[in-house]
Amino acid sequence: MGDEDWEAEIIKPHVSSYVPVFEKDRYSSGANGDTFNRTPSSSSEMDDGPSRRDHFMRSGFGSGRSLGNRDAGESNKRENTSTMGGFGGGKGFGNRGFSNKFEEGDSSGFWRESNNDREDNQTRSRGFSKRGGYQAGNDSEASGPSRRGGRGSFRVGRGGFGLGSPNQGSEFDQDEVTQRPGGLFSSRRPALTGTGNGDTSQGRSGSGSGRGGYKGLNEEVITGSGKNSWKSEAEGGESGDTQGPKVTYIPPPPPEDEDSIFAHYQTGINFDKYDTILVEVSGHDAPPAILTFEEANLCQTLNNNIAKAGYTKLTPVQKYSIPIILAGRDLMACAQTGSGKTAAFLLPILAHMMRDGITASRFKELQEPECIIVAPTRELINQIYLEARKFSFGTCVRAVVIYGGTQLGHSIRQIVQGCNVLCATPGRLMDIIGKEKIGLKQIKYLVLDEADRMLDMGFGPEMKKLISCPGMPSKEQRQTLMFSATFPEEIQRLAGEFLKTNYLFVAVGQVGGACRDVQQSVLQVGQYSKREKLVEILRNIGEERTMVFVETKKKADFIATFLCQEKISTTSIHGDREQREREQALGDFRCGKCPVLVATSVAARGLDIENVQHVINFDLPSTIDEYVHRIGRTGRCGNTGRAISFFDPESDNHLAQPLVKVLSDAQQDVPAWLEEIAFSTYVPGFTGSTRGNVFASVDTRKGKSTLNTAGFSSSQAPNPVDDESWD
Ligand SMILES: Nc1ncnc2c1ncn2[C@@H]1O[C@H](COP(=O)(O)OP(=O)(O)OP(=O)(O)O)[C@@H](O)[C@H]1O
Repeated sequence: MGDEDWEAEIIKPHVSSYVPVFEKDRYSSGANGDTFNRTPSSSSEMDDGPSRRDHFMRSGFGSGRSLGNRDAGESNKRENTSTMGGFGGGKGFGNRGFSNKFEEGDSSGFWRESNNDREDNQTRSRGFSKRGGYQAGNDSEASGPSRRGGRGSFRVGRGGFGLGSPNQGSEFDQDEVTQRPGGLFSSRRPALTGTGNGDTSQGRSGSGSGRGGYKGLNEEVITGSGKNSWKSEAEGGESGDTQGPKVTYIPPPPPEDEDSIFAHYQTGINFDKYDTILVEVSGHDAPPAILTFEEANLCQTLNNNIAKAGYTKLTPVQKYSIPIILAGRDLMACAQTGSGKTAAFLLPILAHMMRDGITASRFKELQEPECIIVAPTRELINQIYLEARKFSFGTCVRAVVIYGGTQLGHSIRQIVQGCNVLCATPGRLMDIIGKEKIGLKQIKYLVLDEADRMLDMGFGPEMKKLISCPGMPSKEQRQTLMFSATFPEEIQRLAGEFLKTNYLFVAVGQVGGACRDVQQSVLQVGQYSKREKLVEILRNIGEERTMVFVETKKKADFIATFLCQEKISTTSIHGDREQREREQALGDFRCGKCPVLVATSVAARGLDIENVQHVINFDLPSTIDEYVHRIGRTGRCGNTGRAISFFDPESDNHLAQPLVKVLSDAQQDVPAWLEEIAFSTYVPGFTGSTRGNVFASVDTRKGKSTLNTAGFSSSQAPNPVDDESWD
């Protein structure tokens, strides 16, 4: 990376991917070797000395108190300049005047950077409520969570935040796309080169939305040719021969020791209650469900792995799906979040592979996997890969994961070593296919996890490309499996293109229904009171792991920064963060180093993190399906969890009706005010019943075309593209 690029980076400050830190001496030694500016502080403007100062600077987080004032920004620049050619820490300095904002000495300064300026003024004038519990000052609340006083107060110095280079945002996407050169993103920025483990930080490509990514509200989305346009790496992306920085991040290899491979968390007290959930199977000649793992008649190695994984009992989706897949049938399965869908498809696929004597062919330039699994986010596909690796442990079946935001060469190296089960995000998959590293002729299993997302307007086109790629066996020749907790009926119809006509449909509980192990509360909180309320809740929560969902990437940074300033150890994950940062953030959250994770919808689906006790919807998502996925990050596998959602009548009324439905179907208290709003915003098609079956909880082939969640499924959302979408 030449000096010119550094210069450009410094001269053109951009919104930081945030991240202050409060832990002393904790920097830049992340798993991958961080690459930030470690210039020692000669003067201690900050009480905590250089390390803390460094963190603040790295994040472009110029606290008025700490860095003082406008000069802080200036000094950042100076210091940054002086370190040019060294580590890449300077990149975040002077982020769009954060320091200037903070010079005003209140936490709200940065907030004015957002599009919600007004909120700040009101929040400040009110100050924090000192009351315990969650109830808002003048906010009405029907079913607030129980109050747990006494555990509040500050949580100082718990090493917050998710590390990484806070300043470099990756191209936003959940899937692919970072740093796609070529004409796609007009505001590409140069990459920061670090040392560390030889990793090179990715440059920031403006805030451009690449293909397959989420795009948040109010975000500077720059696309080359319209919303749905994207260009794959194969078409001149990171690995192509067009200009632009390459993505060089190589994720650290997962631990190889058996204990780590089989590490798992305990099923919860409600695991046995899964047995009472109604299951509906539709389609012809469905094989009977099995009741035990033994009945599945899997090979000994698989059984050993299942035991080592701590699985003793099948979940309902596994009871029904495993025999269906073993029988070679196509399947669309819909089951509540956290109920074991991953194993439901992995185990029978691996069983077949074992039966067929599949062994990984090593070191072939063109690998021909038997199975491809696609999922919409990098973190999720990585998680699925780890599950595949776990269950195939000790077998000759080799699973490989490839996803965007990482070095393409690394993906290729993983593949050429042998690949039977390829776990991939769609963009990277298409690139690798384009590079002829993967042949599709041997594909016997195609799995779409979070299938409704994989088929909606974001990824649908790529999935269609995938199934029409040269060599891809026709749907008659392969087995196609789709899993999700939500399945809007239009998406079900689209899915028909991928599935054999005689596919089976398994619905565990209500399609699109929330997990009953999550205690849901909805609080009426106006946008100006949200931060205050959030802090109040988090102080009451104490150390318990909490995911806070917001609607935009910028807001994720703002809120995370704000919480850190409030001495609540927080990290963030969203698509403007580099992949390395995303993984580090998730790691810090998983291990409890940062018990609060502020996230956009990039983290809404599939992530299985132990001990997430709370989900807070700081902003409600635009669709009820997304709500169901988000709150499903807690209350998993029979464990209980709590979800608190801030409902702003100014912006969330369209969700009132489906929310009432979801709450009542999960046997949660429905606030009277919410019912009133739902009633007053009645949309035709809603049954009016709060306990009846409004979901299209059926196989659409049955013709029962009832509304899905009162007409607000993901693809029917009032404004789906405003959501963090997938284009
Ligand atoms: N039969 C089982 N016994 C014990 N634990 C299980 C069993 N099946 C799955 N699990 C564990 O339950 C957790 C949730 O499983 P998984 O992530 O597959 O859920 P999911 O249904 O895919 O959720 P989501 O809809 O959020 O993607 C995982 O930690 C998994 O290892």
